[in-house]
Amino acid sequence: MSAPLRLGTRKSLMATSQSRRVAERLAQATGRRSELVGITTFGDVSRAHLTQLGGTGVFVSELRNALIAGEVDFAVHSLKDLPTKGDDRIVIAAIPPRDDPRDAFVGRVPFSELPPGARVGTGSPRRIAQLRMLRPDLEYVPIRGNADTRLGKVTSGELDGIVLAAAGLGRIGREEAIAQVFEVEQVLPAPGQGALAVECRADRADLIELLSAIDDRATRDAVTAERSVLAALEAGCAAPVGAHASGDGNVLSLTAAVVSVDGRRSVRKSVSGPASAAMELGRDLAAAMLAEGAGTLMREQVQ
Ligand SMILES: NCc1[nH]cc(CCC(=O)O)c1CC(=O)O
Repeated sequence: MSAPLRLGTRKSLMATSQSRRVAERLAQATGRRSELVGITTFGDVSRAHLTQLGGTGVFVSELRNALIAGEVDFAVHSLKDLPTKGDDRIVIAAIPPRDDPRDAFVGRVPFSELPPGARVGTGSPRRIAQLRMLRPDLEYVPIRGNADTRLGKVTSGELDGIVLAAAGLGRIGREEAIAQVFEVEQVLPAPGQGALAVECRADRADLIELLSAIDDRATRDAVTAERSVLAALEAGCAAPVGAHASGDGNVLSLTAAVVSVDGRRSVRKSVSGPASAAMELGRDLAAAMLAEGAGTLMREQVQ
């Protein structure tokens, strides 16, 4: 029997539970076992507000360094945390089937029933902008920290609610805390939300072949289109950009939006096309959005 593969993961509960699930899926599909190797990333230790951390990929670079150094064989990331710019030495060898891509509200009452002035915590400009569009009468409070810390602010009464990814809540076993799930038409998720990326070194042909057993074509097409919008807008993970694609394997439907932080203006567009041209679909949609002023809206955000 061959030695277990070393799976690099962040150490949070969310990260280890999603990494464990990937390991199980891989074992089921190929018979190969993996052991988790916990790695601390800059995003986990920095006290700075996430949107102020320099650039994207704060959760990613240490895992990639461990891959390049040969300390781990493969790594699992939340796909939405991956910068759109890749690293030549690394490939996304698999994208497993996506979990729920939607955002969810945790509170004592549903988001739609909150009284005016209620305090809602989220650190994401994308969420704040879209939530303001739905409920301009609420107060949005920037927060960060892991999901447990955030959930604690609702339990303690410091906040009336918080907004998190439904997939993340599911992975930490806190799905029951959800008081309302936002349909993608209401709050467009972050590109890649709910999906995972399994990375390994580009020179490990053996592993690339093995990991392909847990790749899901439909998810890969959808997130390719979503991330292509983000790349073409030259936006990072902190930009108020939402994108969601879904399809039947042949035709892909993609919607993307850029929303001003005050929630008053947005550029939103949808398109359908062949799943085989996912990248071009996203790029062309972004070009159409830029032509309608999406760039100006994003720059206002940066200040
Ligand atoms: N930026 C942090 C992050 N990265 C991935 C998830 C959730 C799981 C996912 O979207 O796959 C979260 C937390 C959140 O947005 O609530």
